[in-house]
Amino acid sequence: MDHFEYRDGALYAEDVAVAELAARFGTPLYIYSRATLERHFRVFDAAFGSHPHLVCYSVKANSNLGVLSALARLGSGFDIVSVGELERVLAAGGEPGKVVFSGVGKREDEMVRALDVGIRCFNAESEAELERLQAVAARLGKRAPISLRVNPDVDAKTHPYISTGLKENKFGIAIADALAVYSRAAAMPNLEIVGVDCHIGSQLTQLTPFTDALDRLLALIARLEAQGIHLRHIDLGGGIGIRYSDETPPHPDEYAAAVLAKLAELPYEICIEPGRAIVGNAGLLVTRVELLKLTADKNFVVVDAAMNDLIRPSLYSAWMDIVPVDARLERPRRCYDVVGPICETGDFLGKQRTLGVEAGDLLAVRSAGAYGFSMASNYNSRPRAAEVMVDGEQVHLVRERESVTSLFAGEQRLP
Ligand SMILES: Cc1ncc(COP(=O)(O)O)c(C=O)c1O
Ligand SMILES: N[C@@H](CCCC[NH3+])C(=O)O
Repeated sequence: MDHFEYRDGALYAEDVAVAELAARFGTPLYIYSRATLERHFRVFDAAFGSHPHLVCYSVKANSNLGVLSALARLGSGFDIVSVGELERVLAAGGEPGKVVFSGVGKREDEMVRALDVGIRCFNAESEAELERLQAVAARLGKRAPISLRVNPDVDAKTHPYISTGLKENKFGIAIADALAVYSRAAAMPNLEIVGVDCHIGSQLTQLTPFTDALDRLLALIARLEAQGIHLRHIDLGGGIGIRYSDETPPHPDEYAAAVLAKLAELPYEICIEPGRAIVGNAGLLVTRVELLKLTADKNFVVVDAAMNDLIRPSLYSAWMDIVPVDARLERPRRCYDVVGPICETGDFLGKQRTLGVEAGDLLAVRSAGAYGFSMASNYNSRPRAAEVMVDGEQVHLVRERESVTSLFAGEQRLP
């Protein structure tokens, strides 16, 4: 459920007409709903009830300061993968003590900054990383809190590009090697083992891969305990899917119930790192139809948003719903590919969509809150879109549209 609904045929974002926002801020435009965002966070937070837990929103899904600050106010933790994301979280008012740091290639300067501000945990993905972190922490006279990101080798049953928990993926430490690596970490004086972590993929629509992964983590934890290595938390990563068309992903309540059933009375705090499930359906991308191109073989709607604004359809062949902003307009309906102006055959937002549109009309791509703006680029020297957050009748411009000249601000002509 989201707060983007039709009222008398006109699409609204909470209490504001989408057409009004497009007129005021131009297109392409990302529109977020604060009510949806906050509701999604609260549903996750409430699902774990009184069991100790921390929801660490995965910043990569949407790192806008408006989004981060709204979540920080609700007490969210954050899953980051770079010092850039860390600085965003801090600027948004997030608590460093609720930050977990994932990623296979953390640089030394990133480790230094994270240790300085006192993050909650480094999710370490290799022995080489542990050695580097040990050296950095020793130099600073600190102890770095760590979890090992283990790779439980379960099939997440999602798109191969967004599946991360298989042996052949670059992520994590093979679960068969985890005991040995934990023992080595335990012997490093400037590391403090606090947990275990996994993340098996994104846009998961079934529960079983999560529960299979948890079973494997619990078996590992039992062996660690037997060796005198005690953990405080289990981080299950993110990955719960959303409904783009007819998917039926597990509800956070079902997910939490399945996790808590396995933990029974075990004392571990649960961390989760949802990104898409919190912000995906809290956002729309609005675009204007530039022109129609009708040919003998195919019809195209050429819009002013492109793969640089929203790359998911091009990159993963992801299907995202495209709807008219004004459903009252009477237009001839045709089957179209909805494409952008970029010079790539892969530049499309949707293929074979039956739409009634004319030049100048507005379309909205639904469920674009996650991995939309955060994956946007300036390809073809296109400025990135503006982002607005709607809150009831209020509208906050949470990021201005880039100016064309700002795109080459740091560049130099040769003498
Ligand atoms: C380590 C880690 N945690 C959390 C996430 C968030 O995933 P999702 O947006 O699917 O919940 C990702 C991205 O897949 C990730 O790589
Ligand atoms: N960017 C991907 C998800 C990958 C998540 C990163 N681990 C998507 O849009 O579906």
